[in-house]
Amino acid sequence: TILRKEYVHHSKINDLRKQGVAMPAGWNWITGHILTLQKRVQQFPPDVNVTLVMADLAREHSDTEIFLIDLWPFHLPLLIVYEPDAAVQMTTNLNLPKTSVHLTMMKPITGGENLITMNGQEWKNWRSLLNPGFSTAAINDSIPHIVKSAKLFQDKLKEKAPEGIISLDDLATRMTMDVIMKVTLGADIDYQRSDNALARALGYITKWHSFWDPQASVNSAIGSEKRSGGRSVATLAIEAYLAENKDNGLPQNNRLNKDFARDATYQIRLFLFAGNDTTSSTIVYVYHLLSQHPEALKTMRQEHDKVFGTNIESAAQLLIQRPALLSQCKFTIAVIKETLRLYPPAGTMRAGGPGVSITDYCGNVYPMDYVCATIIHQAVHLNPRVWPQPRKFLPDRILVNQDHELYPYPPAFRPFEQGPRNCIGQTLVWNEIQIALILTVRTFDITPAYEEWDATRKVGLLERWKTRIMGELVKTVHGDRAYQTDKAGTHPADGYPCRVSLSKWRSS
Ligand code: HEM
Repeated sequence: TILRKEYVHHSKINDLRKQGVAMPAGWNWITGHILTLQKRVQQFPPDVNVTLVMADLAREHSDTEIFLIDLWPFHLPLLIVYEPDAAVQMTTNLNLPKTSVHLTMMKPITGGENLITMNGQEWKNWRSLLNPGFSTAAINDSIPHIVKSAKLFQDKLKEKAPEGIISLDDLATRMTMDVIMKVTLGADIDYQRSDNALARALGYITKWHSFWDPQASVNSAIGSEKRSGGRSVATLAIEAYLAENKDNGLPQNNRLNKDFARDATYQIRLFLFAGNDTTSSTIVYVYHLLSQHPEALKTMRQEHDKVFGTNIESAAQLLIQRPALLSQCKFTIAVIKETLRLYPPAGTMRAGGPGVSITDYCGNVYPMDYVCATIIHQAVHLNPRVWPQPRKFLPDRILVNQDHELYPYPPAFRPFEQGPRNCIGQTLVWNEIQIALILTVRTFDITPAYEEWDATRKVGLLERWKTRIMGELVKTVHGDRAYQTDKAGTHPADGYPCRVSLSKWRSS
């Protein structure tokens, strides 16, 4: 029956091919595009994020900006989409459901169905229960905690600077873990100064779990932590649940409905995962881009002086007293947005169904009866039809008026996705990244140290053999050594080895 299944599958793909659906050259009846993709992957570093390979393939399909890739039996047949308006059809107009692959991929991390994987009414109910925890008001209440964690991040950078090459990714991820644990569970884990079993477990899982690896299946466990102060996402969700079920005879005290309590842990595990690596990678990439663009670094420092005063030490207190000052940091926001354009850490995949189709900018129709579709942010964000000078870091794009040629086409900028299933954590992300930058950008100079790191790194026996047989491993993507890896949240390669020194920035 496996042969029959294979025949039926490939017949369907062949039908789509005959209908004119674009696909990479090299498709065949037995292996689909597996060998084509395999050949491509070999031109990239071994730990590259597959989305970068897809983005590269995408450049060959600029006449449609949508193409089909057939990786059966490893993956559902997939339309790769980097056409901004087709992305809007998928996420906003049709709001296509999530696929069954989502649960398979997320279960090792979350334990069960969660906001990312759910559909229909179930998703709606949970989203409305969880929205209050991520509202502007709730996140504003968390600002003192975010400031505290960002100050520790500052201390850690100072402490580590004399040690030589350090991993910025590790320090930033510890900070974001402290923040997400506080915001979701109300727990003070102090992960920047001490070990924590849950944080460590999550780190292991995300290290070994790849969203493109169909075999990935690791188990995780949620521990209990000491809690203090604040009303966490968990508390607010439970309150919302009790309020909603007031008249349903459900217990109104500590004895919560058992199913609800179990399902809530899946959601919380999702937050610990979704809210951690994505945010820390973005912080590291901001520093990476600033290290290559000293003029942008200078403008950002000047902006922080202007908004928070030239006494760097007083910024933390001011942030707590007047969080609204964050919105005055227009250039800082522009740099973060431009970073998220060039290094987007996520994406979306949606299911098709009977009668479902999307249309590209030339009017070609893609039936989705049999295939699902994924929006590759790395490709949409570099789409040369809608982004002038797409590979250039130009924060001004975000600041120019609508009639300027650099002004972004809104559907083409989608790091948090768009439509009802967009990211719930955006307010937290903006506060956290800005605060981390405001408390560190004027104090430190951070420069990547890949060359030094590569030269001094111990090479294992296995790697030496591999190099002997296959030649020198590819280490960059489009010249970038800090390419996005397949470690969840697209962490920068090798944890971003860098040197940190105290900045000579003297306020003007
Ligand atoms: C730079 C940081 C982040 C980026 C770029 C980002 C991006 C995204 C994207 C693209 C989606 C859509 C995923 C899909 O359709 O499968 C998403 C959804 C989601 N994100 Fe984030 N995210 C970030 C941080 C966070 C944080 C801090 C949290 C909070 C804990 C969070 C929680 C979620 C959740 C729960 C969803 C599912 C929403 C739903 O379907 O209703 N994310 N995010």
